[in-house]
Amino acid sequence: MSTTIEKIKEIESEMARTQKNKATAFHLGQLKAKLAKLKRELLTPTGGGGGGGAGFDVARTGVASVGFIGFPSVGKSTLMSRLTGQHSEAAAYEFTTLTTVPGQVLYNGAKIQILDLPGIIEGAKDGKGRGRQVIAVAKTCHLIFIVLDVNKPLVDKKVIENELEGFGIRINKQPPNIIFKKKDKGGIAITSTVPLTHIDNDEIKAVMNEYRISSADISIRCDATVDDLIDVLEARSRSYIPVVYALNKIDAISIEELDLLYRIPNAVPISSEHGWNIDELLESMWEKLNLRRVYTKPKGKAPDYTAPVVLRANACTIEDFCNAIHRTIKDQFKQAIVYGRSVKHQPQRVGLTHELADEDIVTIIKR
Ligand SMILES: Nc1nc2c(ncn2[C@@H]2O[C@H](COP(=O)(O)OP(=O)(O)OP(=O)(O)O)[C@@H](O)[C@H]2O)c(=O)[nH]1
Ligand SMILES: [K+]
Ligand SMILES: [Mg+2]
Repeated sequence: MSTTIEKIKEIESEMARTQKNKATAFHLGQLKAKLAKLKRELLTPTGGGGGGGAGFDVARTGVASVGFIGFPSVGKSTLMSRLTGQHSEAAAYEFTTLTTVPGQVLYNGAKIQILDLPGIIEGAKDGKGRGRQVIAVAKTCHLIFIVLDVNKPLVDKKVIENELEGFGIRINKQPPNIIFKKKDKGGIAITSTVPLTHIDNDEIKAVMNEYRISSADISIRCDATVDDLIDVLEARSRSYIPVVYALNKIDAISIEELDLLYRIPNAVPISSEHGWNIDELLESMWEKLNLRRVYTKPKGKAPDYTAPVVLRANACTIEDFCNAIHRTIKDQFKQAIVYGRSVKHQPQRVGLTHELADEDIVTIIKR
């Protein structure tokens, strides 16, 4: 009986051998679905499997958390100390950091938790080193800094992305726009609102077959790939997380080399050791976290700009705002008066479900 990892390797090599064409589409679709199921098996902790963040997870504080992922000795801990003032041991030998080291940065009035993590190596997602525990922690963060050494950034970038991808993390990506509805009968009905250039009905049917789904409505609203379809079926084990590439150690390269680095999307060249360009890194962090600062205005008084209530974009209603201040406020809530970008009229009266924008000003009227 071969292990899950061996089965994965077998399927991967069969896929590599199989040319993609009309005749093999069904078979390839089936293989991809098989692969996704095996990978899920690998990631689901069974007993002492250690697939979760066991031993590596820490208490979460602040409104959002940022995890550091990178090869050993790229300068993650040096960056941690630089950003937060929280000392994390840094040294010239690999695997200096052995567990999660939490710290905090206050930015635009928001408390943001920073998690320095041990280095990972190629094969981490398959259980090499303690990579799986490390990536499991990153999977629960709101943002990942992929820290790269500028001396070999592109090769490392590919490897790290591959590790995260293999663990169900989708970076700088939205969930595929596919509406999937399982049904009791009626067969597989596929509709699409755009021309599909990467996938055909045979492949879709092969995937459904592999997942033993005989009836479903599948509405595809983007030029999806087989992998996108599988991501939708495996939605529970997928995390869509923004990434910033921190290209560290720019003090060790020339200006010409630095120019090239600026062409990498979502990348910020820095020197942790010298504190160079850390402001730009923090700005990128803020932008990617997509947080919303909401200022409270007591009735008849000026807004309090010193201490915003900071909300995440997926939980930014008036109700979330109330809950962030105190659990009982919602019970006495009558209405809210809002100034800012989330409303048409300045001010406007709104209810609990209204979604707030960054820098809105809110007065809560109680019953
Ligand atoms: N030249 C240069 N060296 C740096 C910079 N940042 C870190 N280093 C050096 O790189 C080495 C590794 O730094 P660490 O911060 O321990 O790296 P790490 O990624 O946390 O390493 P692990 O915890 O072992 O995975 C140390 O010798 C640092 O002094 C930088 O911006 N420039
Ligand atoms: K190190
Ligand atoms: Mg470290």
